[in-house]
Amino acid sequence: MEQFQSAYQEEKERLDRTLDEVEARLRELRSIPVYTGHDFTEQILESGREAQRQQLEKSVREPYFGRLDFEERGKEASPLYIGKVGVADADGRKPLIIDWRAPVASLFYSFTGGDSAAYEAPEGLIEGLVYLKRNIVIRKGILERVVDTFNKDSEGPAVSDEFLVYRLGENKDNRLRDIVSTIQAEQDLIIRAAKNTALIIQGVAGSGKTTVALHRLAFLLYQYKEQIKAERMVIFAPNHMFIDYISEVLPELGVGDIQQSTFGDWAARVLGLEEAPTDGADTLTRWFDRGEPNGERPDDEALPGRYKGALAFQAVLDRYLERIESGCVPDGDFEPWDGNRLPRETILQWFEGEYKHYPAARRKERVLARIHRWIEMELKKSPSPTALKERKKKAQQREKAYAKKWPELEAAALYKNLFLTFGGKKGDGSDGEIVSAIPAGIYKETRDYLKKGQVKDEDLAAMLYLHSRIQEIEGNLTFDHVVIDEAQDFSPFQVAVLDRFVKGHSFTILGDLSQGIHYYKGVRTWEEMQALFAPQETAYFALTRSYRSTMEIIEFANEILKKGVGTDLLAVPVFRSGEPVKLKPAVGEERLAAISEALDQVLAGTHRTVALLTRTMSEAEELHRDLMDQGRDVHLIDGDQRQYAGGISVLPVYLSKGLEFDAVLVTDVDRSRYGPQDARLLYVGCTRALHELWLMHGDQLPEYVPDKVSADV
Ligand SMILES: Nc1ncnc2c1ncn2[C@@H]1O[C@H](COP(=O)(O)OP(=O)(O)OP(=O)(O)O)[C@@H](O)[C@H]1O
Repeated sequence: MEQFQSAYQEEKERLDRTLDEVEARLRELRSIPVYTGHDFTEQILESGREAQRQQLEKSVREPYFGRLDFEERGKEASPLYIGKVGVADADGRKPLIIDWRAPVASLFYSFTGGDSAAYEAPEGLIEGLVYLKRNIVIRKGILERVVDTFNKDSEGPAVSDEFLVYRLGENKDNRLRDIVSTIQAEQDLIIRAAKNTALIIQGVAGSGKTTVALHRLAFLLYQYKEQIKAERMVIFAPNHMFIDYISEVLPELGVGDIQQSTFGDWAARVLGLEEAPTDGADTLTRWFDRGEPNGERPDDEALPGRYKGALAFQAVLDRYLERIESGCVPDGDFEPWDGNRLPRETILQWFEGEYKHYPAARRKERVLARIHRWIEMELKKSPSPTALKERKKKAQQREKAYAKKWPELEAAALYKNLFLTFGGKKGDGSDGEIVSAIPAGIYKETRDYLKKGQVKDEDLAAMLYLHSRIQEIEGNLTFDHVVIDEAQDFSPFQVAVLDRFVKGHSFTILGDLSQGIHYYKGVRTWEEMQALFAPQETAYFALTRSYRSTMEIIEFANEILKKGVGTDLLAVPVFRSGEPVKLKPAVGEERLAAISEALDQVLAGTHRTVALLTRTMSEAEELHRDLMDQGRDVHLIDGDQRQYAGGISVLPVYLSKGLEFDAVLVTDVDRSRYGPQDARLLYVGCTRALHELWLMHGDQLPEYVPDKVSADV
């Protein structure tokens, strides 16, 4: 106790000194009049001052969150204070506060006990001893908590989880938060991994994948500030509500301007489509909403999403493009007027020889422009003004007609052509042979909807591929780094296409195969993704510790994984105990009353966010109506939302992916609703809960749901 008080006192004094200094600096900066003139150099200086002002304002509220006493070999031990933003001391020589992304700060995260410690610095490996690792909670400039997670002089465990458990026990509001004060060693490795590597991360539910990806973006921007720009980084997320849910982490880490998009929105922008095709209601209903267990599992090959996401489809497109390109130059010489001709040989030589380094659309443009110039030169040789006039008129018509004979080198048109015209009747001649590599059912289905002018989400990778092959990828469309969240729902072809837009294979690809509920697309193994890159360009990490839920919830969800999904990728809980998982009958006429009662009990606690997860969308709508009729303030989430409001939400379980709630009630957990193929779906639902999980069930629990948890409530 005495030791604790002296630690508190020591930190309080240190905080007062730090705040005095930071405030003095802020006053000084504020005293400089804001520059509003037109001098460019002055403007740059002013924007630098403004950024500093904003950083210092943040520092005044929460200057740092950690302290590490480190003795570098051959030097004196000194306490390092680590914060979200670095601040230099008054003469600018020594850091008063160290940015969490600085090399030395990595020790704060990677140190897990032992007699020596080391970190990688630009000048090489720095070795030394750690004496103290201390977590410090400061809110609005007031010291609230001091917790030592390592003390060389004490007899406690090497590095304790006490502070982490305290943080995880807090209730959550409607936004994901940063975790700078408690990043774990296994997460830090990913955050600080080198830029030009395609990182593939398998992480169990709640292992911090989304959070780690966001911190990695902030790290990359700090570490490679000369090479990369925030506007050239993107995070692909599954839907708009999820983007809203994660939107505060980056600004909180002092990083703005990073693009956040769905793959569909981005693809639509690049391709110039009016709107982004998504997994339409028909797809979602087919897979999730039939109100009965998902029994349908055709062969992978027969699933359009799987086929169109495979590299085999890319190979078909390659052959198709080869054929299109070799058939670009129309048959016959070009005759601007009778008696004059430009031989096809010459045109071919331009298209396939001189301009061969350009993509096809550019080559076509160049060749046509050159033909135009050739016509102008030829016209100059006209013997009389009358002849010139006549020739000019003829040439104009014929030039236009000739250009029309070229294929339209535009992605949407080319894609349509592949299914509607190319190869004539399927299977005819050598073009038909290319087309016949596409499974007949998929070919027909696609042909039918393309005819009606529709495009589906599953076609986007192919269309983007065609686009990137025939058109130049404009500089402003390339990325310095790409994050793909929920990557188990991405196809290898989607990633291969993205790779064409990314410099140096700089990817962070995160997902959880156990949460692959979009069976009709996505990957079955991470090797499918790894195979896209050379071994030295990619690295694989597995996150097995789960930080979101209590031990009780994780153990329960692990049972579902073991029995229902048959995987050994089980989650390891942090030692945080809570309420037992509750199993409550809610069926027939009693159903609504039982759900209401459970909800009342949950709300009697301190939870801020609660979700009721139904099996289908229509059930969510119905339950939402019923609860509204009871006068409750509940929000329905139906997939079209752009914002996540928090509070009490009702949603079908398949829309809950990526989100988390203090308490979760899953309704209608019954063998007739959750079949053997739906274990993943139920797993996703259960792992959304931080502190409390209730399963409202029918007469027969699915065989993979443990029934031996405390049911008395
Ligand atoms: N090191 C950490 N310290 C504190 N909290 C953490 C840490 N890592 C993760 N968390 C918390 O765990 C929760 C889960 O994180 P996140 O949503 O990033 O996980 P995920 O792996 O993307 O989950 P899922 O796949 O289930 O959607 C969040 O509340 C996050 O703040």
